Amino acid sequence: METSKIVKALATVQDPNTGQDIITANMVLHLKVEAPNVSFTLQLPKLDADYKQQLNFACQEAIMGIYPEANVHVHMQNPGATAAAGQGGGPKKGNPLPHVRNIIAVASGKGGVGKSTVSVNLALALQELGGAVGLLDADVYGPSAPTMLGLQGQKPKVEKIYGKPKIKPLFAYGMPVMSTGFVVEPEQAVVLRGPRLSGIIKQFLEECVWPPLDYLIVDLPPGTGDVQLSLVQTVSVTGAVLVTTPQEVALSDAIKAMNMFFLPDVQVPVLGVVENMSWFTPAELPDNKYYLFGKDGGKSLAKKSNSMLLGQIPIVQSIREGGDDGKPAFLDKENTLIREAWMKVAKNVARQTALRNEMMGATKVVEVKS
Ligand SMILES: Nc1ncnc2c1ncn2[C@@H]1O[C@H](COP(=O)(O)OP(=O)(O)OP(=O)(O)O)[C@@H](O)[C@H]1O
Repeated sequence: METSKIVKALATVQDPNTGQDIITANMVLHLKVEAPNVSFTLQLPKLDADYKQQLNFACQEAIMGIYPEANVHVHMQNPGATAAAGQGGGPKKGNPLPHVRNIIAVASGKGGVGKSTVSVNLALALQELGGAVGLLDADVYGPSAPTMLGLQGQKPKVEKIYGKPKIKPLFAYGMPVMSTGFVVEPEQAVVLRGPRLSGIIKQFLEECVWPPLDYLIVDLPPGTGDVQLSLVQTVSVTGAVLVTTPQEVALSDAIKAMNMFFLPDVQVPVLGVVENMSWFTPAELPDNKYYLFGKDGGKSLAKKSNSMLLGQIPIVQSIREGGDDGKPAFLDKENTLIREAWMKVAKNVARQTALRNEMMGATKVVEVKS
C-alpha cells in the first residue's frame, strides 16, 4: 500500500459543503498506513449525521477503489472550540455555512440609495485587504450584481455531490457570486410571492457550494420583508451595514430598516452606516464639495443605531459608469480618491466585525414560528 496513492484517492473526495477536496481543505490529519489498515482523522466543520455519513462513505469508497482489501478507519473530529471555523465565535450544530466566518447583511430603507454599489465595492475592498469574500445578491426585485460585475446572461452550474444537487457560484474578479438575477427575471420576481422568494434565498445559502470565506456580503432588497426574515431564519448573521443618503426622507426609511435588526427576536448588531452620495465635486473644481442631498444623514443614523459612520462616498460619475460597465469603481487603480473612500469603509467594517466577535457570541438564528 502506498501512502501517496491513498492521498491521491482521498483528493477525489469533496466536502459537500464547499465543493473543495478534503486534502486541499486540510481536513485529513494523522494518516497512518499499515497494510491492510488505513486510518486517519477527518476534521469536520460540522457534525450533523448526514454530512458525516456521506464523507465517511466517500472516503471508504475512494480508498477501496484502489485497495479493495483495505481496512479503513475514519475518525471524525470537530475542532469545536476553534472560533476560526465558525461565525462570530464558534460553529453551531445545523449551521449550513460553518465555513463562512462572517455573514454581513447590507440593508437600506429604500431603493436607489446605492446599497448594491456599496455591497459590490465593499466586497472587493475587503478582498483586497486579504479576506476571502463572497457576494450574495439577494435583492430579488432589482438584482444588480450581474450587471455590476459583468456576469449578465451567465447561469451558475448545478452539480451533484453525493447524489444531492448543489449550485456552484459564478466568479467575478476572483470572488464567488450568487444572484437572484441568475435564476429569476426581475419582472418575474415582482409577481413571485414571499414564500417563493424566501425559498430562493434559503436555497442560495443551503445548497450552494460557497468556498471557505471570511466574509459573505449579502445585498438585501430595500425595506423589510420576507427576504430579510428568511436570511435571519436560515443563518447566523454577524452584523448589518446600513446604507443611506444624507437626506431626511432616506433617513426615516433607513430607521425602519434599522429597527428590523433590533427586533427582540432578531437582534442582529448594526456594524455601522455608509453614507452614499454624500457630496458632489465637479472635476474642474476638485476642492469644492456640493451637498446636493443635505448633510449629516449618515452621522445621524449612526447615532440612532448606536454604531459608527463607516465612511462617506461622494457622487462620482465613474461609480455609476463602473456599475453599468461591469467594472466596479473600486478596481480603477488610478482613481485614488474613490479607492481610498471604499478602503476606509472596508477597514472599518473589518474592525467593527472583529470587535463585535470579540464582545459577543454568534447571533441566534431566528426560529421559524408556525
Ligand atoms: N456614489 C455614487 N455616485 C454615482 N452614482 C452612484 C453612486 N452610488 C450609486 N450610484 C448609482 O445609482 C444607481 C443606484 O445604485 P444601486 O443600484 O447601488 O442602488 P440600490 O440602493 O441597490 O438600489 P435598488 O435597491 O433599487 O437596487 C446606480 O446606477 C449606481 O451606479
